[in-house]
Amino acid sequence: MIGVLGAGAFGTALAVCFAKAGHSVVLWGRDVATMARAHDIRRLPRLPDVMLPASIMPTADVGDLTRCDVLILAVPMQQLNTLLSSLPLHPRCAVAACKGVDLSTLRGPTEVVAGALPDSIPAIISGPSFAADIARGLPTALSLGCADDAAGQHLQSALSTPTLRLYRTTDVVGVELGGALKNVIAIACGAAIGAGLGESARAALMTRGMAEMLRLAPALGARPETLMGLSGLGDLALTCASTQSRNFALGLAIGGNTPRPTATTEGAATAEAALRLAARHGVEMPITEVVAALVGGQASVEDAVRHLLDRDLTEE
Ligand SMILES: NC(=O)C1=CN([C@@H]2O[C@H](COP(=O)(O)OP(=O)(O)OC[C@H]3O[C@@H](n4cnc5c(N)ncnc54)[C@H](OP(=O)(O)O)[C@@H]3O)[C@@H](O)[C@H]2O)C=CC1
Ligand SMILES: O=C(CO)COP(=O)(O)O
Repeated sequence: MIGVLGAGAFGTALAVCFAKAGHSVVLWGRDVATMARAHDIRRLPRLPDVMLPASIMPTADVGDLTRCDVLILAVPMQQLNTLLSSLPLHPRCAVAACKGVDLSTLRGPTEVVAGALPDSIPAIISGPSFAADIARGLPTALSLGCADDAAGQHLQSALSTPTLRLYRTTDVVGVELGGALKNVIAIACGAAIGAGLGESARAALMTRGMAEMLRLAPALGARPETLMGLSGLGDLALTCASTQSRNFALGLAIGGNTPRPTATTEGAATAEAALRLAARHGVEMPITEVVAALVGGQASVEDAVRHLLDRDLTEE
């Protein structure tokens, strides 16, 4: 039985995908009234167009998860540690589905999981996938990172479905950072498009953003080829080019000077965390710097453009 913690858009989508593939799924959300209502109306507010199959059990009682040997953790990254430290659970495997870096510790999702659930095998899934696409059963491919390759093989076959194809790697850090850092670049691309800077500027930001990802992630132990896979390049391509992305939408609002959306946007905190990691490892990340300044309101788009274009000319 699979347990999903977090009944937001992604947790709900994954639960629906697993249920359609024949699994029994316990879907846990923190709000008692919302989960009780989901029991009756078979819908959840963050993915309102999607019906919950009968094999999903929506619940707000953590005790219902004790029978699950695999837990999927689908809450925003900055909430993961708080959530896990209050959980009396010991699943065999705990698979994070969050994209980010914990700001207070600069740890990635699996390190947070390992700290809070020391008896569980930590893993991460990440890659190009909008929740709505997964829930509708559209074809999707994701990276599954697990340092324990035997457990990774088990998870790969347990969690792949006829529409969700998982590719396995032991490069957990690469999978985590690919998914986290692409959100920062998506904000930059959104800001460029929102400010009317054009498609060429977007392509430049995506490419030079990828260069930043390829500098920071290997400094932290990732393999460059992981960053060139689903959880790096693949997700960068999706998120930087679609208004469905909440990170891109935040950038659009910043660039277009319109009200900022309130939805979950992992890239804002990740920009800050990435800069701290970059400083620690002596890595240059100029696009990430301007994104942090734009999000924090310390720079305008004009300042950001000037900052990026005035840098010393260099080799590619
Ligand atoms: N949406 C997508 O297309 C994709 C999302 N992801 C990743 O999945 C993660 C979750 O995002 P997503 O589901 O989209 O976000 P949503 O904003 O849709 O949902 C977040 C959910 O987390 C719950 N939550 C927040 N804090 C806590 C907490 N402390 N304890 C328990 N539950 C909590 C919220 O509960 P409440 O409703 O009560 O506030 C909400 O149900 C992110 O890291 C995101 O990057 C990855 C791939 C695709
Ligand atoms: O990570 C995602 C797609 O892979 C979802 O992107 P947003 O969080 O920007 O909506």
